[in-house]
Amino acid sequence: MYTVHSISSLSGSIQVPGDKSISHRAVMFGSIAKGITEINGFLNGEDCLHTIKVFQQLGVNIERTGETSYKVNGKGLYSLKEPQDVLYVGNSGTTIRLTAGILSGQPFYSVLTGDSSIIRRPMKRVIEPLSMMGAKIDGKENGRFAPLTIRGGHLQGITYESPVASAQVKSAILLAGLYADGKTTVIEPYRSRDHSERLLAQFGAKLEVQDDRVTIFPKPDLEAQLVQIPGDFSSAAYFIAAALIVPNSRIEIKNVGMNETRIGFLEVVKKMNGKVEITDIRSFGQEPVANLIIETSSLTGIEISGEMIPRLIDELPLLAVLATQAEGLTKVTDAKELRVKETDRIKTISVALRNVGVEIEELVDGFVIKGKQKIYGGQISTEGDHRIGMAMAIAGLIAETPIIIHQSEAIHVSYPQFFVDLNRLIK
Ligand SMILES: O=C(O)C1=C[C@@H](OP(=O)(O)O)[C@@H](O)[C@H](O)C1
Ligand SMILES: C=C(OP(=O)(O)O)C(=O)O
Repeated sequence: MYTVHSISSLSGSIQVPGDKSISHRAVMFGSIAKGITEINGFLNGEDCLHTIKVFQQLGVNIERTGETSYKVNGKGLYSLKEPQDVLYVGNSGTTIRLTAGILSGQPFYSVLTGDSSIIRRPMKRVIEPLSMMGAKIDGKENGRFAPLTIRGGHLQGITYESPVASAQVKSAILLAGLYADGKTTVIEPYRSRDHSERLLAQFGAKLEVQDDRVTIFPKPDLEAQLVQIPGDFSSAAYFIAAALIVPNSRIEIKNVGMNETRIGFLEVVKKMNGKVEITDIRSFGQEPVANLIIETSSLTGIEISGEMIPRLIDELPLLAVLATQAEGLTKVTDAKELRVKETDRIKTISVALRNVGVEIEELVDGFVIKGKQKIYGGQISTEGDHRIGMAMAIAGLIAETPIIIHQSEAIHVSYPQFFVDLNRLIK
């Protein structure tokens, strides 16, 4: 449980921890590359620590060399060993789906499962294409859910038109494509985050990226790399929102990942009249980073849908909080993917906001909020969803009475130091 009180201003400078998506991928790609991959700026959140454990169980030597540094001793695409036990991914959708792609290319038997949230999230979206490639892969309820059983082996390249814009589906297929005969192409309705494409290219994979599709060609081996991970934009988003809505605030966030497939929230905030200055744009390997300066702003409502949704999918619960402080209507549609995340995020954020006195209309594929509204405060539960916990903590900073967050430990999944960093900005 954690109690958040309202505050009068935010100031100072912080750095958010490493990007979760890239941290997972650095460990996975390093594990199947040849040589020693050095990772700096790794996110020591529970999800990414599960990825490390899974690849250790698959026989990879992974060593912590500093606070956020690891060495992964990869021995090549075919060096993984049959695990002695079930592979447990905890709460991490990225771990289970991407690892399923890699395991589809391995000539052995493995079982992937996770916590009570993971075993309710849809897995057919990866089982279907990986089966088409030749993997023997199945799951509970006719392949709909984990636990997944995988007997991998020789794969054929496919061209797959994914019904959802999902980086996890795309990445699982591309990783299996490394083990396939011939090329593998994934076509998406909208472009999802492209960290896999960028990092695979850095590891020496042969890829072709077009507007709506990515093609990967099989390769004898990937080469180990030095991976410098930028700060996670999705984590930075909580402080961006906080500085916009808490009076008399001005903060700086350093080394934030600025990959355009990830920063839809920043574009939306700017359209809402949010004052955000982007400085010192540079690169960490294949990924752009920058520093951000954010000031208290008078926000206006916004309507978002379509191609924007995958670029801010994880920030939508936070956008709901922001919308309560924006003048006029905010409407989100085309976001039914929110219903199959750690929780049904349309429902969880609606329940949490109503508990603290906010009116929100739930849509099948989004929500509508009329601003500005007072946030009265009260008790909420994260329902085990880290993003709901952090979004509601930001609401607590401007609530009339404290917001008491139950199951706040869920936040450790992506940001164990969240409250430490937040408290640093409170003067
Ligand atoms: O590939 C990734 O690292 C992720 C992709 C997204 O999920 P989907 O692929 O299910 O959209 C996102 O919500 C998740 O937090 C991380
Ligand atoms: C959806 C998320 O992660 P995952 O799918 O990896 O569990 C998230 O971090 O918001």
